[in-house]
Amino acid sequence: MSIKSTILGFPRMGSDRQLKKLVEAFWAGKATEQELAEGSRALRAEHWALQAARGLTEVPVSDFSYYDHVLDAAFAAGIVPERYQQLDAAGVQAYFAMARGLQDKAIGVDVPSLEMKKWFDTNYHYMVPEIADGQRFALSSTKVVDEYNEAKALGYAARPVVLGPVSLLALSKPAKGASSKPLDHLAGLLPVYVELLGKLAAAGAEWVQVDEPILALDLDAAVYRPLFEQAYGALAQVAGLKYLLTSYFDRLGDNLAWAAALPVHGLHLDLVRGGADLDAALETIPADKAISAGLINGRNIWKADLGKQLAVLRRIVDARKGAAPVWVSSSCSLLHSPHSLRPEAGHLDEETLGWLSFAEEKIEEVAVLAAAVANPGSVQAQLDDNAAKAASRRQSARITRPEVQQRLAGLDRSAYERKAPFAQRQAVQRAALQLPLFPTTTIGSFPQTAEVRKARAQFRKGALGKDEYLKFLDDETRKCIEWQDQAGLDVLVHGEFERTDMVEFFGEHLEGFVFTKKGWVQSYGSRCVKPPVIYGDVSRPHAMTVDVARFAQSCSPNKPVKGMLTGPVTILQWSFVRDDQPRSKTAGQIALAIRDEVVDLEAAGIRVIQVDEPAIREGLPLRKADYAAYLEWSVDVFRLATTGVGNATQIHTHFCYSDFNEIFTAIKSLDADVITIENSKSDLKLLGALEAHGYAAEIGPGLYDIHSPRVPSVEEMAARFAALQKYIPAENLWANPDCGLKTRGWPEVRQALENLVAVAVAARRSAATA
Ligand code: MET
Ligand SMILES: [Zn+2]
Repeated sequence: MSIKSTILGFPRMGSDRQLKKLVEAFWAGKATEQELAEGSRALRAEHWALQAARGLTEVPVSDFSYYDHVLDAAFAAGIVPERYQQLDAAGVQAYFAMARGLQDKAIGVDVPSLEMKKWFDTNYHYMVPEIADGQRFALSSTKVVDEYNEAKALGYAARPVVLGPVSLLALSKPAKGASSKPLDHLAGLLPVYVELLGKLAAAGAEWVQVDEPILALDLDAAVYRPLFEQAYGALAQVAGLKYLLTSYFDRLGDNLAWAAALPVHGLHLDLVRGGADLDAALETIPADKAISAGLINGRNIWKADLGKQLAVLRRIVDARKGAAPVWVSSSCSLLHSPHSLRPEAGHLDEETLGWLSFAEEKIEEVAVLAAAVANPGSVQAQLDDNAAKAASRRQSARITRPEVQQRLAGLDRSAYERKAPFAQRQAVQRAALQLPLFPTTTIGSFPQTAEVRKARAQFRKGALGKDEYLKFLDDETRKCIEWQDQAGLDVLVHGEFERTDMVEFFGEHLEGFVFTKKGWVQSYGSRCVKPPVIYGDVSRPHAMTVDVARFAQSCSPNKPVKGMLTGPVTILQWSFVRDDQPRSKTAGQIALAIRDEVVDLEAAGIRVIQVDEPAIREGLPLRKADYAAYLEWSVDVFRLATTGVGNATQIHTHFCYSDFNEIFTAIKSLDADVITIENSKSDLKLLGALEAHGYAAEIGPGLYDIHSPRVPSVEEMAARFAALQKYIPAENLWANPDCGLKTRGWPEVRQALENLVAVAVAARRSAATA
């Protein structure tokens, strides 16, 4: 029997982040549009070649993107908001302006980017399209067709990937002032899809993968079923194409029954996260429809248990009795996996290497599974090797630390409580800290300049000695603190120059983590992160930030400097986490390590300590039925990390990247003294939550977006600040940016923060005269 082997998508960046370098060179004016296009084409060709070489019988195309696939889909459908229309609307300038904003005095353009949002519960971010009343749609890009032709010309069996029309609209938001909802516009959008798919059919495509990831969410069938029927009814009119309808990241659940009846030719099942669907799927999916079995986890880095997955695959194959094709695939796109394990040989030890599988290796796993069914016995050696590696991991003595397990198990409730309620703490902290009304602060990081990166790289290579490097960091910190002091900021930060990344830094100091050399995954646009791998019980062998914090505070005799830590949920969420114990338990172990650090910082004289939890929202399960359990343990571990201090120590936390309204109640129960929270990009959506739920502690909603190089004016931030004062009592309101400043340059940071201080100073003045 022949069985197709494929994946839903491949990482875009390249083995050495070539795409990042290309795109950034283009932005900097150092590469032409032509060079960007050519470099990208070469990268795609390389990626298809390696997929074919490792045994895939069909490769996905148009999973590639310069920036983001949702932006691509919107752009292709002509969903370009008014403010970008002054640019060449079909060109790359408008595309990148939507992605990252554009401030160019020479051409008189100053436009912010689209809003950025987490892609489901991953650490990838997409750009949120805006749909206006009377929105017009027009096929504006042939990217999908071009890339299909490219792959076809190279001789690959290629399957174009498009974001489905219902998900595209469901992931969009109404343009400012619009009274219609994006989904109201489905009928207008569908002709664009029909036209595009017609072109694909004409180019010779057979199967098209239509991603409708919203099918993994709780959907009201009365609303969504008709929309899907309308959409796929229209797509079915395109002669000659077959559609593989995909969703991933969770079970289809209730949506399965009607999704299986849509006029498509195959359904993809995420059998890693949605395995609960399988029985129902085998009963419900009509016998003439293909099943794409997502058996290899696209989101984690552990080797698959091939024996177990093979049993699942055999069950599907047997149940289908050869009526319709069964494919072996990844659970979701491999966008969320690092590229290849090859650079790790010689970097990671042999034992650990044997436990891991990145995108290239996952492709081999897919191919092995397919071969094991198509040609039993042909891959016995690979299956045996897989089983041996799994056994090595189960038995390794490096994984378990009994003292950590016991400490976590032995805690009582007092380990999760501050010593007094907020109101009492606030009074003590006010007396101790003596901050002005509307205190100003930043979120932690300052520009990671070329100089900072160079010094770090040289230190890592051994070209710069440890003492010299530490001296360099001290100098940067001192300059940064002096600048903040002069600029009139009230609560200072050390700038985080010693950190590449807010999770990596802590992982490097903790036991139970390993680091890859090139295990990059795309976070947004050209930005990649290299998540640590948590393989064993976590513990803190020594203090991690105390020296730096003590030094930083010594540079600022009069103003408090914040100790800066990353919270347990975020460390968990932005790492590749072991899959052999519940995530909550791993998070509890990290919380204990952070708790010890918080207590040590306090003992070193640090009076304000920020524990960042930007990822707390993204960890929320996709299905509402699973929310409560997650929120309970994630609030618990944050409290475990932060409640070891006395009442005078002010605990801050910080959130960004998401809409927090849904979890606002949980945020309140974190019991932090101050929260700083991203706000400026989502048009003060936060205010709705404040109005609905109230907020008794101190809060600093971000006054400007830090993802874009544009400098916010005093007027712009003052207007936001004034709006906030209607909802937050003046004595609880802070002024700060949306997030850390490490991706920005100093010139824009200086101007933006001076403007921000001016806003707070003016507000203090008006409060004094009111
Ligand atoms: C993504 S949240 C970042 C918080 C961190 N303290 C910083 O300022 O960079
Ligand atoms: Zn942030």
